[in-house]
Amino acid sequence: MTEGLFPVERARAEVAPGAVHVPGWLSAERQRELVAACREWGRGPVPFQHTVLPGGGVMSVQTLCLGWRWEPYRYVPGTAELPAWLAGLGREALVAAYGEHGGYAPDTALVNFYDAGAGAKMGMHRDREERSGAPVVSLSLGDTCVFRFGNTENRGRPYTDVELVSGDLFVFGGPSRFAYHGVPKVYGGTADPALGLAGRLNITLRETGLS
Ligand SMILES: O=C(O)CCC(=O)C(=O)O
Ligand SMILES: [Fe+2]
Repeated sequence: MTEGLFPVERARAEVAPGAVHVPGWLSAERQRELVAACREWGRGPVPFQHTVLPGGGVMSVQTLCLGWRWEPYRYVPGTAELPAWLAGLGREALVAAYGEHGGYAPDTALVNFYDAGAGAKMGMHRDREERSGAPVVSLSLGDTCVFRFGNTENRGRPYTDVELVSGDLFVFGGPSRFAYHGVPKVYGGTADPALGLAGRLNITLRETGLS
């Protein structure tokens, strides 16, 4: 977001070792294609759902999975396929972030929908149900959010708050692969109306290491 007199610089940044933010990575056309794909996936066989946590809490985010299906706190075989083109986009993302993809073969995609009006957010957590140390590729669409990227020890400081805007790529791998992260805030109404999306979509690609 632009605040006050000084536009905030949106340059590529290594937020922590192995954690790379590439602003504006997806073209407007690719963003529209991804939004359309998310809509299609939402029509079935698995709809977007609020995940219920073992303690009874309900996540404010709505999620669907392609490939392996994440449920707290494990992966189970899913019913929706992860398209080859999306895995290919994941490899392209790693080339953009690291200069090479290292044979990246994501076998699950978590698609999260944040309804900003309903206050959807995500608490600090680690993506740690995967048995592979391969990077997580994160693509953002729609409303701008604050993405909090922390450390591998605890949910608190040190952390860095990054604004993820529609089209941004964020990759975390290497020493940052199992770092805590979360989405404390989504700025409702910030999506480009031309995208035709009210709210925020985030797609993360991962290798589960399962077979
Ligand atoms: O929405 C985001 O940017 C992050 C999502 C996330 O951390 C997750 O799905 O595990
Ligand atoms: Fe996560």
